[in-house]
Amino acid sequence: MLQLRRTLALLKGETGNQLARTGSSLPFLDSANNSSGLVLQSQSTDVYQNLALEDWIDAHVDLQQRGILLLWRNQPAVVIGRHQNPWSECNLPAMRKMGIALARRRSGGGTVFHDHGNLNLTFFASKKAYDRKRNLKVVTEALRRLRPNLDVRATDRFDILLNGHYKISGTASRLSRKSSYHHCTLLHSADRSALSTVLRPSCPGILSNATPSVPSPVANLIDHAPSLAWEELLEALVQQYNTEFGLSSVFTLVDPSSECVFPGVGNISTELRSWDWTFGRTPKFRVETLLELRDEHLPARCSAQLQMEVKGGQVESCRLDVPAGWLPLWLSRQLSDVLVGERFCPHRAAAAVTAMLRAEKGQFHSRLNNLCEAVLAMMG
Ligand SMILES: Nc1ncnc2c1ncn2[C@@H]1O[C@H](COP(=O)(O)OC(=O)CCCC[C@@H]2CCSS2)[C@@H](O)[C@H]1O
Repeated sequence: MLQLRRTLALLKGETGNQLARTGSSLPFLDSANNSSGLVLQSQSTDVYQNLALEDWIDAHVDLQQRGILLLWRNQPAVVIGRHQNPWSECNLPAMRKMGIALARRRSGGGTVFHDHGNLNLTFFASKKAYDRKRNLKVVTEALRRLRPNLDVRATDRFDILLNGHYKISGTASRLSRKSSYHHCTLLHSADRSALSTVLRPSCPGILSNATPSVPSPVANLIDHAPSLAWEELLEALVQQYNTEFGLSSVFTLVDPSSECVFPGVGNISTELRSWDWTFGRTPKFRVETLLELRDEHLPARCSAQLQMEVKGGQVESCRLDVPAGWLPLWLSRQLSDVLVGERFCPHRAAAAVTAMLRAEKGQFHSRLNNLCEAVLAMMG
């Protein structure tokens, strides 16, 4: 209870005296005083809860006189930018198999992989005080102080590179009318093999105006500083944040699923978790690809041309050009018609074509089945 009251008070920026009146005594300063600061560490490793917490703070905390640094880690997840296409950015079948979550964040930019070996830092500030260079300086200076031999530098696109070549941190940000947040990753000991498995397209032939990611060779800090422990890293980052901004921040653990501290945060994470947000918000796209057709009785290879338009995650139009000798035109048209209006999602599309497949009992059943399988596999 005391912890709850303490967190609420910190977020509201109450003064030390006010806190004293509530029975708690904390070594923190008034929010009106420019030396007040707050460092929060999330107790959750759920990517949707943590992204929801970011949104909640951005929307509800007065950031005009204060900065907040939020530190968080996630269970394995792929996080795409607001204007990205998940089917072209990540390997959805592999992610399903590996139990890796997909999340769309509200900030722009490219796709990154998170796991327990990746730290996320969110710098909240007023729009006026928004300064990504300075925030990244906190990270590079902390690393230099910990390991003076590490060659870590921020680039013009706000990545942090190790030895001038390996990316250890990527940046994205969101500016609102009065507030801002800049968040970045920091690769300490992430699973690089999982990272490269999942950051590949699911679906060939996607054409769209969605933001493409900028792939780079990546490295983990522990590959170059094997003894660098988490606690040491976190402590150095907090210390450097205070030094850079002249603060003496209070450090507090927060639970982003707490409705008492963050009223309404559950609704935000429910929205972030939904299909409509993660997939449905994908900018309109086209798919133009060849589908290989199989028939065990026909040795010659054959292919169909697929053209599809997807808007809001739903198939808006579909055209399948299948050689007439392989499948009658009316059957491929029927398949296209069934897919229109469905989600661009193999499970939903599979359910939609089942009835049609059941009805087709004739000689073309097996070929229609193969065509359906090829279309579903293309959806990732
Ligand atoms: N965790 C992590 N850290 C650094 N670089 C990564 C990571 N995962 C993948 N990558 C590399 O970056 C590119 C994409 O680079 P690109 O520049 O396109 O995108 C980014 O960097 C976005 C960073 C978003 C940070 C947010 C902070 C909290 S929620 S997510 C990818 O193809 C990989 O090569």
